[in-house]
Amino acid sequence: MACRSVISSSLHMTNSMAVKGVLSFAPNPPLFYRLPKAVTFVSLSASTKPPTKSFQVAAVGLRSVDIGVFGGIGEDTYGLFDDNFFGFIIFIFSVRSVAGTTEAASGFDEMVSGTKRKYYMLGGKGGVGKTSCAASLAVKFANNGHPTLVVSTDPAHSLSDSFAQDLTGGALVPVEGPDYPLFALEINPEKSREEFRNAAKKNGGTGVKDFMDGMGLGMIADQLGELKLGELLDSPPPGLDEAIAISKACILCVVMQFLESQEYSMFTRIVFDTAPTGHTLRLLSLPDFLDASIGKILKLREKIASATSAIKSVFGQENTRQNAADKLEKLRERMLKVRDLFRDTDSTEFVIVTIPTVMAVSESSRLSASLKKENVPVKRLVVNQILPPSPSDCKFCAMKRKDQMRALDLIQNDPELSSLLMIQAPLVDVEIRGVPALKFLGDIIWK
Ligand SMILES: Nc1ncnc2c1ncn2[C@@H]1O[C@H](COP(=O)(O)OP(=O)(O)OP(=O)(O)O)[C@@H](O)[C@H]1O
Repeated sequence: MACRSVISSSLHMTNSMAVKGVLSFAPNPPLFYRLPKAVTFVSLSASTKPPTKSFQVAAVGLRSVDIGVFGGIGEDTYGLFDDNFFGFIIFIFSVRSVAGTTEAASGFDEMVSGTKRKYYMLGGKGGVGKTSCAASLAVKFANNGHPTLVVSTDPAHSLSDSFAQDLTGGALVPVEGPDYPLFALEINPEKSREEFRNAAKKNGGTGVKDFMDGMGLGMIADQLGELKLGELLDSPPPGLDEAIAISKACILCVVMQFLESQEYSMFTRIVFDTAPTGHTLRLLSLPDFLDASIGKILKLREKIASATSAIKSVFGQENTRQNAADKLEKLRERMLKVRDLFRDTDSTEFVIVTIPTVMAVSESSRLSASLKKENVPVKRLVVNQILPPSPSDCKFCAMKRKDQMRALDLIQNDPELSSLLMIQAPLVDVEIRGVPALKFLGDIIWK
């Protein structure tokens, strides 16, 4: 059939296009067409003449398969042909979206190459498969010779469930199963906060409030009204936002340890299973926010210190204030290091995970825009849970597939997402739990 070669050569030429061709054949025997490896048809439509009939067939995530779209589907599914049919059929193939080969799409070779440490943060909307993708990537790195650490920064941790091992406790825990060392760490915000409090206690305080008190600022809120200090200041006193931010910084303090501590120096790949979008964005913007807040606190302290001696006496010892100021300065420096790490294209990448629904795609688009704004490098988009091809969809699956195609189409046309490498991951029919299942999923996704 002349059309076959037209389709075949065109499919290799571009990632998104429409192919039209004319086939003339009798439906018996049905025509089968072998698709090039890893070609993904998002939509394929055909019409017949005479009489003019049209139908749409779709197969998402096809890989090196024979598809009996013409004779088979026409006959069985759409009733276009019958035994007495003869004549010409004009097929118009409209290939709206064709993914490149999976190998090229995921670019795992690039992810795995080199022994310099790299950080991968996987994030997206709740429930799309962030943990499964992060854990499967970590297993894949470990099986490829990288001592790997997988870290959960999601307060609702599910790494333990995903690996089917107890990884709780907020410390490094070895994961059993992979060929090379794989460790997991579920950052426990409560425990981190406790450690932070203890650290503050050692220096004579009893928590974040005392940390602020140490700065001579803890009483400000209480005293402001009385002393009318507000009139002396052109910026508002540090309040709840800063206190909360500093306590949240505990998570960032753990990240800082990756940079500084010997305990973590062995790891050449660190994979983060992040919290759903909102949390993660706040976390990523925290270094800048803290930089500004700490700057504000220090500036404020200077102003207060040089106000009046009567006011100075309200705020206690100069030494304590200086100590706290030094600590804040140190914290600020470390935060800035973390910020630089988040933005370093050579060592860090944020992988967005989504599913093919309009809602998830819209959120991913916003996430991508926000990450861009924060200058966090993003290259890859995993579209998880795509229905695998099936020769005969039930009504529910057909509807679902149509929705998924619409969402995939949206990705192709989204200004924030279309430039990312799209990695399509099928919905698999086994529960992704435990190292063997994660290896199975990882071998499909990270090629
Ligand atoms: N490709 C897939 N095929 C089949 N099941 C999957 C796939 N990806 C994820 N799942 C399943 O979907 C569920 C949610 O996955 P997962 O916990 O990885 O999502 P999450 O985005 O990390 O969720 P949360 O936001 O709640 O942390 C799990 O039961 C997981 O096994």
